[in-house]
Amino acid sequence: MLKAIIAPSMLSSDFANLASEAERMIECGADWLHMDIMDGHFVPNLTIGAPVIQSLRKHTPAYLDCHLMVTNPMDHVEPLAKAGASGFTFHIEVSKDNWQELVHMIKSKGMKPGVSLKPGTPVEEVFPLLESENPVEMVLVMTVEPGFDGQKFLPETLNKVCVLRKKYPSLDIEVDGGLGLSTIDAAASAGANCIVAGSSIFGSQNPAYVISLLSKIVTSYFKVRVRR
Ligand SMILES: O=C(CO)[C@H](O)[C@H](O)COP(=O)(O)O
Ligand SMILES: [Fe+2]
Repeated sequence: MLKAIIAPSMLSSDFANLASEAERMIECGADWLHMDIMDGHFVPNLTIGAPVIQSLRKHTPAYLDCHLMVTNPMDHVEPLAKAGASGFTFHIEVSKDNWQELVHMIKSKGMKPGVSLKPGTPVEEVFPLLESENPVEMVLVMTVEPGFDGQKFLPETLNKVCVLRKKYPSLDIEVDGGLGLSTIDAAASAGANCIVAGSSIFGSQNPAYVISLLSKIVTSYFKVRVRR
């Protein structure tokens, strides 16, 4: 059964008060906390890593949805598992040769494995990872170029969501970048059920309202698709 998941991106939070920001988001109804891990190499921005996840884990039992925008995801599996990460989503662009080993390691450490695609990466590149004997459990379709929050949503990326939803009706499909009340209909109707949103939630005077509306809209499209 598909579930609507709303995951505020903590990249848009006040990093100096990460624990209280995380608590605030959970109180506002967030399902997951999305943690953007950037190495300054795969993307031109540098954020956090396992030490910060470890510190945050001491303050919250929440699902920590880690999005690895790094050149060497393998190096982060063990440290992030020890730190208390819940989901580990790597990018296919840097994992073409070792995704099988990566997925195996991520699962063996008790994390949920996901694969992400940049806007220019064809969706077919993740089919083998979904059809393998040891498949990934989520696909994260980037709806902006990875690296920064607050960017403009790229609607053409939703073709990939449509293709994935048609082929894999019960797959967790996450979208990330430029999602908010003005773009959620497009993403949800294409078939996304996990919604990452940074600036639209943290920039709102009423984040609980935004989270609950995003969730309601995603759920409403589950019913539309069943009727089609
Ligand atoms: O992965 C990301 C950027 O690479 C972030 O998760 C994303 O940009 C969220 O921020 P916003 O909703 O403001 O676009
Ligand atoms: Fe992200």
